[in-house]
Amino acid sequence: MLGIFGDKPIVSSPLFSLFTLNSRWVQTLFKPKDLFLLLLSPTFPGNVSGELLVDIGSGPTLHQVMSGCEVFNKVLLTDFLEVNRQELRSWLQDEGGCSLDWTPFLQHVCKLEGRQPSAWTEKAAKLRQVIMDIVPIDVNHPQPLALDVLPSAGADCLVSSYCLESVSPDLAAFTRALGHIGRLLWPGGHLLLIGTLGMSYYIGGPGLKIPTIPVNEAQVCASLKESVACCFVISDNMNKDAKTICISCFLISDLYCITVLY
Ligand SMILES: C[S@@+](CC[C@H](N)C(=O)[O-])C[C@H]1O[C@@H](n2cnc3c(N)ncnc32)[C@H](O)[C@@H]1O
Repeated sequence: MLGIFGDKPIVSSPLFSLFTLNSRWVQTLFKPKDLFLLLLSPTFPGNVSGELLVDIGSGPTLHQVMSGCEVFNKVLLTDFLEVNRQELRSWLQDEGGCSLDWTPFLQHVCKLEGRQPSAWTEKAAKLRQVIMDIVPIDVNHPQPLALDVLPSAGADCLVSSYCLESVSPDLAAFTRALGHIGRLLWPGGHLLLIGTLGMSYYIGGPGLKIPTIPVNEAQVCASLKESVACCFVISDNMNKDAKTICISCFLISDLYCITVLY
């Protein structure tokens, strides 16, 4: 049916149907970041969509919102470091001051969405159109964003990519950070997390070791349960009960990709 799945007519029902698929099959088809992008892609049946998407700990990077920009009216980018926010502003202003070339990434995401790679210019324009702001954040603070940044109802969806493990000194801080960012969502909103499992550092560039806390699957699930203080199920089914967090979790090699319905 959709270009993103090649000619395999596999997914015809809601978002979480994909989670019933054998993880080895998923592993062979998708790299973790592709999977993460797919969940927000406009061509994904039952995808997550809405008014406001907030990216937690954007860094200087944009890949994590390249599919979400098609299905959310507004995208808010956030980072702790001004140098990263400045890099994002440079891309947004499109005046040649950006040090990273996002063209291959935009082309790749177009292909994932079943579009021609040449559609990347439209995607870049769309992304520039929907990014509403680039603001400071501190997930270690109980109120991670300045008070007036979000509408009072909160965000429809948060994405966070490789952030929480690398900014939390220990598991307790990781759990607290999850609680802090969870409060930015309205009840029923979605949290899409991708991160590393069992790793104490990764290489962020030549000679750059980024330390991370080596969480495992059970710890991530326990932290989610504790941080939002209500029951949760690991489930293949979309559960719309606001008191139940529905977690679907892919473990792909040493990475996890989790969606949580608050
Ligand atoms: C490993 S990078 C991930 C960047 C990007 N999300 C990605 O997927 O490539 C982690 C980011 O978290 C940011 N960060 C550091 N301390 C933070 C904090 N207390 N709150 C939020 N973000 C923080 C860093 O500046 C960095 O950009």
